[in-house]
Amino acid sequence: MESICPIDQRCTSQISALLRPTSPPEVQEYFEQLISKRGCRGIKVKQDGEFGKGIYAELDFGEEELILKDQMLAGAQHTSNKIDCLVCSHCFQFIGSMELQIGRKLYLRSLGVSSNNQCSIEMFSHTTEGCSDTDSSDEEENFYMKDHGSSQSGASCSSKSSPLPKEVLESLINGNLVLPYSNKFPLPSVVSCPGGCEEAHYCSKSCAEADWQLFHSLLCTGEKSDTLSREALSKFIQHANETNDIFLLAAKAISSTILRYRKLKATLSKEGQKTEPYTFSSCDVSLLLEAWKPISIGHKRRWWDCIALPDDVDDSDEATFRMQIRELAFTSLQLLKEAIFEKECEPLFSLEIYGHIIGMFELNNLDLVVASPVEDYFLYVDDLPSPEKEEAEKITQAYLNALGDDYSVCCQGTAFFPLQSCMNHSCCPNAKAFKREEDRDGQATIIAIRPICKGEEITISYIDEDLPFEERQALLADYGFRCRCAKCLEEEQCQPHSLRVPHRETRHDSKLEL
Ligand SMILES: C[S@@+](CC[C@H](N)C(=O)[O-])C[C@H]1O[C@@H](n2cnc3c(N)ncnc32)[C@H](O)[C@@H]1O
Repeated sequence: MESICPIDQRCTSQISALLRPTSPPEVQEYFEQLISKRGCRGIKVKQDGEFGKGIYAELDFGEEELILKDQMLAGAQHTSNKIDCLVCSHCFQFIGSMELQIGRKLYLRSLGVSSNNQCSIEMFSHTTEGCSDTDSSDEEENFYMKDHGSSQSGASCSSKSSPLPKEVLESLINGNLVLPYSNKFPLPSVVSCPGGCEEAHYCSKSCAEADWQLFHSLLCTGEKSDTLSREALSKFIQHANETNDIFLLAAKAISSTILRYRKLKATLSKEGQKTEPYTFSSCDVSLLLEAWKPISIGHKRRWWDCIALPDDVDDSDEATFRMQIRELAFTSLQLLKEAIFEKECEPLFSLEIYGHIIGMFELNNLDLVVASPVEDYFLYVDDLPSPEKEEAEKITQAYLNALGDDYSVCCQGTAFFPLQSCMNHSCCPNAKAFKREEDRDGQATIIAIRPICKGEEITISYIDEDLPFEERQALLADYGFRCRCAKCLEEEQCQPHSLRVPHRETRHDSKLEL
């Protein structure tokens, strides 16, 4: 395949340096630091397992014991889900108030706002003053499984719902109308984006600040943004919303690398280790490699090489399909480049690097799911004793009817977790990604589902492990591999000969050359 990106040709040596596998001691050091930063005890990343890296127990874990809480490197709420749930753009917990969550969703729906119409979605982003603390309910949430970054998942079209007058919805949004018992479900107040955009909202100043420092200062469409062109950035975001919101994550990965690079360079300049002034002209490859480290450890294959062939694409059209995916990525990259290009970090804007970043998300991401407090609220009302229940329902029933099937929609998105992404899959796992009562944000929580002994590998299932053998293999093909866990190896022997497949990575192994 001919290269369509001039930067790929201009920056060959820097690109090769960025894509060169990190040395095993460096990988080890990176994960040891991460494990200690996360405050985890009793786990270790090993690199020489049957399937490459894996996480192993260094202590015994009891059933139900917490093994790991991992923070995301980058995550995003699905575009379509933004109508349903107003969440912190950094930690993904619900914000505002019960009234705002319900009123906003019904109002946007009454306007016929589509999932791609972000301007309208954000009309109410700054209209609330809620209570101060998050709440937890006694519900446990099964957390996440595979995600493909689709912008279409979780659409919020309710099948049967009864609309409410606009004035009523406005009163809910403005806080003039208070629902019974909503004070039992306090949510953090909405904190506006420090850059003044209407797309990002936070649960606290610290989340707003952290997001600004990590990614958002370059990806903000507000007045105080550091982006080159807010107009170009809006076009990039619109393209991602209309095609695949995995591009929004890729933009975060690039933005965070640039911001880390700037920070490293500024620190070195301050310490006098670099005589050159802090200007952006030519690339300091060693600094760029350091800034790129979190991604260098996670990436493996280019997006257009590893994405699973959709069912409706014939095998004979595979090359064309992969070419189209690559062209789509190139279009997205050009829009992003217009918005945030930085000469000194030029290799990050090559198609080769963009493909590897998106491939990393495609192969490793988890669905990001945060349970809805709105669902908890309606369940709470339903569980009230008489006559309180009947009294409350005189008011709440109309909203429940208006919400219809959508009353319980949770926050849905996609995220990359650096430690969790080292966990291999097993169809007979010993751990599970599992939200507990207190886990009300977008972190990954891994719990033992049976006792795990010191030395054992910790595995999770990426899919529903109770499905039949061939269905499991078909689902795992989306992750780019055929399962070789003990259960699959055993079951494969019982398959009719025609269904056995030689052990190879999958049919997506065939690399298409640039
Ligand atoms: C999320 S990563 C897990 C970490 C990975 N082993 C590494 O070295 O980075 C998933 C990849 O690990 C390998 N893998 C995980 N579980 C496997 C299994 N049960 N059978 C075969 N390969 C597996 C596959 O290559 C898969 O694409």
